Amino acid sequence: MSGPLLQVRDAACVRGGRRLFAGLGLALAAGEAALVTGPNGTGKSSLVRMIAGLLPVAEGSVTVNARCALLAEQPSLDAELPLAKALGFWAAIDGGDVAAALAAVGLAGLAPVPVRFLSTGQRRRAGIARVLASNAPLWLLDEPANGLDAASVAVLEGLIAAHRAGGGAVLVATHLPVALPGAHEIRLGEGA
Ligand SMILES: Nc1ncnc2c1ncn2[C@@H]1O[C@H](COP(=O)(O)OP(=O)(O)OP(=O)(O)O)[C@@H](O)[C@H]1O
Repeated sequence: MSGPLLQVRDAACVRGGRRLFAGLGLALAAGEAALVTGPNGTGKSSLVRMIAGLLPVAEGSVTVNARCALLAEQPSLDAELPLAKALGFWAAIDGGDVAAALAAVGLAGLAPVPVRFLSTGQRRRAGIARVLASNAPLWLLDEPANGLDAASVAVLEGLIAAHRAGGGAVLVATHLPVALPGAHEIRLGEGA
C-alpha cells in the first residue's frame, strides 16, 4: 500500500453549534504518529471521533486508507463477560489473537474474570488489548494513559513503538505524557 494511512485536510469540527477547531491538516504514513494535546474541551476527543467516522466533518476532509481501531473512554467490552470472552467477541470479527493481546498488556491472569470486576487501569489495559487484537493498521487512542500506572504507561509506549515499527500508524489524544518519538504534534487551542 502506498500513500498515507490517514489524511486530514483543512478540517473543521463543530459541536453544539460551536466551532472547536478549523483548518486542521495531518497526514500519517506507515510508522508515523500524531500527538494531540490541548486544554479540556478544545476538541481532542472530537477530533478522534471525527477521524473514526463517528462525528461529521464540518469542513475539509478526512480520508482513512486503512482499517482503524478506536480506544475511546469506554472499552466497548461486555461488562458481564469474562475478559477473554469479551475480547473474543471482537476477535471473531477482526481475527485477532486475544491471548497474545492479554499477555502483552499484562492481563493474562485476568482472562476468566468478568470485565465489570476490573479496576480502572485494568479496564484501560483491556481496551488497549482490544486495539492490539484488532490487527488494524491505524490506531486512534483517546486518553490511553488515563488510569494507568507508570509501568503500564511504559508498556503502552512499547506497544505503540512496536506497532509503528511494524508499519502501523497511531494518533494519540492525551493530556498525560505519552512518549511518541518523532510524532507530529497538534496542539488544539481554546474553543471558538
Ligand atoms: N454531544 C455534544 N453536543 C454539544 N457539544 C458537545 C457534545 N459533546 C461534546 N461537546 C462539546 O465539545 C467540546 C469538545 O469536547 P471534547 O470532548 O472533544 O474535548 P476534549 O479536548 O477531548 O476535552 P477533555 O480534555 O476534557 O477530554 C466541549 O466543549 C464539549 O462540551
